[in-house]
Amino acid sequence: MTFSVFFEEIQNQFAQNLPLVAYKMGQEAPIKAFLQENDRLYKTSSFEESGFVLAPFNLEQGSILIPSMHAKMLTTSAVNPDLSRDANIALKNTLENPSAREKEAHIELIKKGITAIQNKEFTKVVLSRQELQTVNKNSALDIFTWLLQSYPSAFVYIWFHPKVGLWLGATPETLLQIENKTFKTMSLAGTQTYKNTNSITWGAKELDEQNIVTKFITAQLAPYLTNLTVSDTETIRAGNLLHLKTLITGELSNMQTNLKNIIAALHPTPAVCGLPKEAAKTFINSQENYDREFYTGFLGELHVKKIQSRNTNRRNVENNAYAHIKTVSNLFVNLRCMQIKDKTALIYVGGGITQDSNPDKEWEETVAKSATMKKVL
Ligand SMILES: C=C(O[C@H]1C=CC=C(C(=O)O)[C@@H]1O)C(=O)O
Repeated sequence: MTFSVFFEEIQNQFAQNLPLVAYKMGQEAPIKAFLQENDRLYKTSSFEESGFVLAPFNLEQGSILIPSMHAKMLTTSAVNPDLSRDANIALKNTLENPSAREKEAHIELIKKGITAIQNKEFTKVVLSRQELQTVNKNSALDIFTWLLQSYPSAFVYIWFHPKVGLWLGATPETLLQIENKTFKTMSLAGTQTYKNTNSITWGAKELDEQNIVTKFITAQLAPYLTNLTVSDTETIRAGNLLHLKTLITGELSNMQTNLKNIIAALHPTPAVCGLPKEAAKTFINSQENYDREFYTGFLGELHVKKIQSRNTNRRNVENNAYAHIKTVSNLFVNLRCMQIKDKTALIYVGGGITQDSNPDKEWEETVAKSATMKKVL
């Protein structure tokens, strides 16, 4: 399907006020969509269905599903949408800065987090806030197009349900990818602003906050995986930010393992919550001054069918007859995201707090994170 037909279909779905999601899973991936045939709000708590799931930070609030059986699925090959017609609009966008009161409140929250760490309530907590920005783009699809252009290696999405709202994002973080027995995830934490090079030195605070995530993930997955492998840690770029990333892979020891159990073991990881998990979560839910909703939840394909040909070598055409269907799950942590309400974007940003955190620096980190998203509005 061509890019323009694909976009027309999505525009029609919006015009009919029906649920949809369009997304791209990183570099070279096609852009896909699920267009739901009705406006019912389907939920999942078992994570056994097939479809596209959007789960909140607090899973108790309920995860939303666009079921495969009630949706039309579309795919268009990877493209670089032409944004030149929109360039003037982007230049006119004036970034609205957070107020002195917002800054004071967030620094106060961070200080409370550091005190709780000193009092041994937990060793790490991820604290976040919401920032508002007027939207200058004509349509949400324009923002999606800009996200695609600006974050070629991220999981980029636009998600809409008339009974829930409109969310967009470009996240660098995978929660889990399962294909047959193969299981992949990552530990992502630590932030610096990108200054024309990936060759940078990381401080002890960042190395420590990311190591907490790696250790948590490997320990939580140990009961479910064999051949668990932890890669070297590398620096990766996400927009104008750099992070520390470690890949964690393995094989599911039991194919019958319930995905719900693995999700419960991982989510929310210390990259978005803290350690120990429950103590940090309680602190977040009682001390942050707003509801995270789907920010730091997860989203993506749940038990979706993928057609794979065994051999793409043209000389072995006959082997292609054995193309087979796999079931895959690809879930991503909902970071660098926003919710759009009328002409205002609610942007969600946070950062990991440890005993070595400096409140002013942590504030600046959230400002840098929101700036990367404001640019596309
Ligand atoms: C919680 C966020 O980022 C997480 C992922 C990467 C780096 C992070 C950090 O440096 O604190 C966070 O753990 C966010 O961007 O809102």
